[in-house]
Amino acid sequence: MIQLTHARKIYQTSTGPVEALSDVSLKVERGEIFGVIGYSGAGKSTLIRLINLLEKPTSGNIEVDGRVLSDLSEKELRGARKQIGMIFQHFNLLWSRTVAENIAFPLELSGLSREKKRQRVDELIRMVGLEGRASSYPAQLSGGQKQRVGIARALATNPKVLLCDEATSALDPKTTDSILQLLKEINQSLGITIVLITHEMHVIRKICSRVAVLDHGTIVEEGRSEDVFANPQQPITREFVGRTVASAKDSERVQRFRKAFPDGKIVRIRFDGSTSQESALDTLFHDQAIHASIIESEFSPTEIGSKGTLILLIDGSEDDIHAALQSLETKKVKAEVLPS
Ligand SMILES: Nc1ncnc2c1ncn2[C@@H]1O[C@H](COP(=O)(O)OP(=O)(O)OP(=O)(O)O)[C@@H](O)[C@H]1O
Repeated sequence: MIQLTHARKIYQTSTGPVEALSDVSLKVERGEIFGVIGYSGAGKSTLIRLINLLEKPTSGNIEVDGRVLSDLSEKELRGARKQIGMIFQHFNLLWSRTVAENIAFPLELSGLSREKKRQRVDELIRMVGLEGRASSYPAQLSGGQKQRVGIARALATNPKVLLCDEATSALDPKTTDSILQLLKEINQSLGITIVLITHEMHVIRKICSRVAVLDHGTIVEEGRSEDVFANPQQPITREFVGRTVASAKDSERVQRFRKAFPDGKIVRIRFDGSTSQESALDTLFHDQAIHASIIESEFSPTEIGSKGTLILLIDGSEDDIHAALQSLETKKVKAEVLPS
């Protein structure tokens, strides 16, 4: 469905050439969900811009749905782009338009009758689970609902490919899962090919059948997601996999705490060795408006002081807890409320 052959992209800038992609060859099969993972600056957005035909490679070939990009005229390119839908990290919705108007936007030049457009929008609203929200404005929606509008809009013209550019990076873990689930359902029901770029391995693991790891403009590892996850070959891939395992363990722990302490906020405080624990904890434990107790602590000595984490259960009103955590910040102590 999508094939890149020795694709290279060099941007000319005032400070000299920047090689965003060095030599990328990759093949995405029709109907699969393919993930590209990489750190910021690895070249992910450039890769996406080559696939959606917004950018031409400096050398090499891009083929989408049997058409070689360099063979197409400008007019043919515009037509080919319609076969590709795209969703973004920050949704890119029109804020002054309703949900239905946002979804109808790509249909404006389609030549469909008003009635046919309305039917199509209704169908898309049902498909993404936004029944009853057609007249809402984006500002009235949660992040997950905004991304659902983005997905419906991207699918409006029946594209063959859906490109997802860090589509869940602005969402909390629960909402991320529900959006990934929706993408999976859409992939299965419509047979649409999905290419997803992300810096989060759990996103890949959740829905991608295959993954490519991009580093400094080169694909350093590629394979079935489960194989790459189970047996990462490159140090950078191990880093991505390691972070996922750590965060899964983290969330299991939080769930355990939550079960044992259903009331109050669970707060993690990190000490980097350079700040005084006594002074920070004094602030919390002598704050009359809240009640703090220690659930777990883990410290190790360093050259400059003791470094580690403290998990606390804090009872009190939302405002009082917020004020207490703010006063910690003035002491340069990092505190975060763990998700419930
Ligand atoms: N239009 C441009 N002009 C000049 N340099 C660019 C341009 N777009 C990207 N680059 C450079 O190319 C390299 C790859 O950037 P790209 O945005 O593709 O990476 P990325 O993996 O998507 O990172 P991020 O997630 O931060 O956007 C970076 O060094 C970037 O500064």
